[in-house]
Amino acid sequence: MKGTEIIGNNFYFGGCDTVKLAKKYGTPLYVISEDYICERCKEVREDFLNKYENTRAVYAGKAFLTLEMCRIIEREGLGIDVVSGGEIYTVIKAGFPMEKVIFHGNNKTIDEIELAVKNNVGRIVVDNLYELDLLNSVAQAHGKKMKILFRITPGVDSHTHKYISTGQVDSKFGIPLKGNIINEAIKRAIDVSNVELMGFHFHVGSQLFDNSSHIKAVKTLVKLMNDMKEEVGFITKELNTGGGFGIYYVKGDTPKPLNYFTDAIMHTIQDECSKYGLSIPQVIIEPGRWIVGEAGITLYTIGSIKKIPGVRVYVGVDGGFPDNPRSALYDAKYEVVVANKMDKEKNNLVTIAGKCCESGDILRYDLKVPSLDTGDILVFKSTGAYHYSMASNYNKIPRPAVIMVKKGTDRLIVKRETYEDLLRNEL
Ligand SMILES: Cc1ncc(COP(=O)(O)O)c(C=O)c1O
Ligand SMILES: N[C@@H](CCCC[NH3+])C(=O)O
Repeated sequence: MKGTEIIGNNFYFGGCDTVKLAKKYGTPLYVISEDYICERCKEVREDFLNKYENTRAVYAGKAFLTLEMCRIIEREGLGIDVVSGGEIYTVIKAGFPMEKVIFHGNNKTIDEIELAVKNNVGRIVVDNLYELDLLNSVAQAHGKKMKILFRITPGVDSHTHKYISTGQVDSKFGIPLKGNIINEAIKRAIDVSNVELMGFHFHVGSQLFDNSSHIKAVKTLVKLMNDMKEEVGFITKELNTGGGFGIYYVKGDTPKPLNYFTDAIMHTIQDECSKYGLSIPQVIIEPGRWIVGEAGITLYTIGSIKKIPGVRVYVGVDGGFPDNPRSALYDAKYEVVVANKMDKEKNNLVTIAGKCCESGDILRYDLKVPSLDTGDILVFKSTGAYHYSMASNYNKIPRPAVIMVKKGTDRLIVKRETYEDLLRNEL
């Protein structure tokens, strides 16, 4: 993993000794490397934005969104995609340029739409006809004309976990291609006065190592662009191809450089557009996990060590399901090391248990480790995406702090929740 080293017995991340970080900030602790995020953004600029004309990249905020993350993404020159009123509020509070914000969601509420309209969100990705009417009336009430894309369900199965596959025919996301729904939607968008249809969006799924789903979806979408030009006279100006680029979690994962996906997307768009005689639209990508996933680790302290003779050794840590629901939800796997025993041989087999009152709260089965002691610090790698953002207060457990490391320096970006925080809305 990039940005990691071993000095003495200890595991370093982003130039910082993780054992010292655990002592300074307490555990569980989310540690995010700014250097790593910036490197990824640079790759986006060099291998996509600067390589191809008329392109845009937006970071999918659902992966990890804090005020500081918004500020970093702004400095790096990317936009942000948001999926809720809370995410819109976060980008507003961070002072993020709203024209670079894209708003998604399969059931946006009227309040969320109002927030987006009032704050001039750059693009709204309209998921269905109900939303089109709602948005148009809200925009009308505020005297605005909102730029929109239609989210299309491309009918493509992606090779990933069922819960994070989104582009298949049977999906809650987007407008299906079956029937004439999209023709109707386009006609209606052209007819009404307070939206301006710019083009289409699709997202096939997440944590993908193979570009074939993107290629298939692009072919489907360019055909749609051609059909809609012929059938309703609509010229597509923008095509948003979503995110989904996979990262490394454990052995066997085969992540690809960004351009494995983006070159394939761009070449397919160029070829298909020239086949139909269409001009090439602006192309947008929305990577989330790929930007921040490997930029993060989580630190835990070991408490109880329970040996069930002939069965298993359970090692209890001070976090679990509330800070990492992915293990239970998707059976997600992680590489784990003992931060203060990097030099020791791994001769023991243990299972890492979270502290929730839930048998399924197991963070890692059958991990090879050195001999463990209470107080040892465990490092779970690749936890930058969909950990802090999916964290909960189950069992009234406060959410961990988040710190940012950069070239050997560390700073707090989200305070650890307190017990008082847990009760702040209770009457
Ligand atoms: C519309 C949309 N864009 C972007 C993403 C980001 O996905 P990922 O984090 O896999 O890049 C998602 C999530 O799957 C999404 O639904
Ligand atoms: N939460 C999922 C990713 C969802 C992607 C958003 N559509 C995960 O942790 O893998």
